Amino acid sequence: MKVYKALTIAGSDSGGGAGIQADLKTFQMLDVYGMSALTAITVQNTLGVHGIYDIPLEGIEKQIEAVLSDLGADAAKTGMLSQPEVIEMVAGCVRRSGLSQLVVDPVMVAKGGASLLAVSAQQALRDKLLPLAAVVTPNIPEAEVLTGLRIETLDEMKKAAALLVRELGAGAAIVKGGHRSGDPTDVIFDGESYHLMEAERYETRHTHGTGCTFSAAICAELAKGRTLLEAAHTAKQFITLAIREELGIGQGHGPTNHWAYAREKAAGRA
Ligand SMILES: Nc1ncnc2c1ncn2[C@@H]1O[C@H](COP(=O)(O)OP(=O)(O)O)[C@@H](O)[C@H]1O
Ligand SMILES: Cc1ncc(COP(=O)(O)O)c(N)n1
Repeated sequence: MKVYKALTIAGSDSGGGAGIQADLKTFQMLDVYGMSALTAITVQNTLGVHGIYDIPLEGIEKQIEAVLSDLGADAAKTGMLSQPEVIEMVAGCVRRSGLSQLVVDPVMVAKGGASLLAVSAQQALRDKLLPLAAVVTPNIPEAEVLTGLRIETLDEMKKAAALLVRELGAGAAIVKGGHRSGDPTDVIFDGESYHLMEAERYETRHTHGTGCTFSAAICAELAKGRTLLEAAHTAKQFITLAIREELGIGQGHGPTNHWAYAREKAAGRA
């Protein structure tokens, strides 16, 4: 049996709903072997981020090199990168390793409002990492920062997705609609055409880690050799079920249910 491998370069969420923990759970549930390079330790639970401890740059780089030089990765994703020098170093590692299946989730702010990326790092993200991305997956506020556009309508989401590809150099872009009112439709631009991914909106406060989980699912599917559109559609199903089957734990914004997709699939419903 071939073992597919995915690497996440992201921050730790002690609460287990977002960051590295969400990524590894998602990889596992999609039958992909998960590996991680930790960029920062957040002191976090469903009530918010209570502290951030950045990992020294050298320590992050050594984790990436240790994983890639021995195990190798079929795909990788980035999440919380925290500082501009981390972005530059990660871009260098990706270029040197020739890794082509890179999912960039441009994490900037946690749902509770804590900043997970220095403002001084936004430029590095745009200039250094986006051109290396097979796909970038911003939510609407992140897409606004990266493109400088104001985004409210589906048409504006399409414009932003096209700009991320045509002007900023990403291979493809998925602008996520979770932050709009109404149905959480996501817009994909793959360099040639637009695709809409529609789903029902569930009224719940348990959406902690939705972006991390969604991008990790794309990464896992790309690692298995799926096309971008196939990977995106599986990821959309994965996150929609994870939100629908909420666990209801924690006093604040709780995690999603990383088991839901596999259970529905085993029952022949996904
Ligand atoms: N309440 C919800 N019901 C159903 N899908 C949602 C809901 N909120 C977000 N999503 C979906 O979850 C995924 C992550 O989106 P979003 O929450 O916008 O990302 P982020 O966590 O980066 O802010 C997207 O596919 C989005 O459409
Ligand atoms: C370590 C870490 N990374 C990322 C997020 C963003 O979470 P979300 O997916 O809800 O935007 C987070 N809260 N913590």
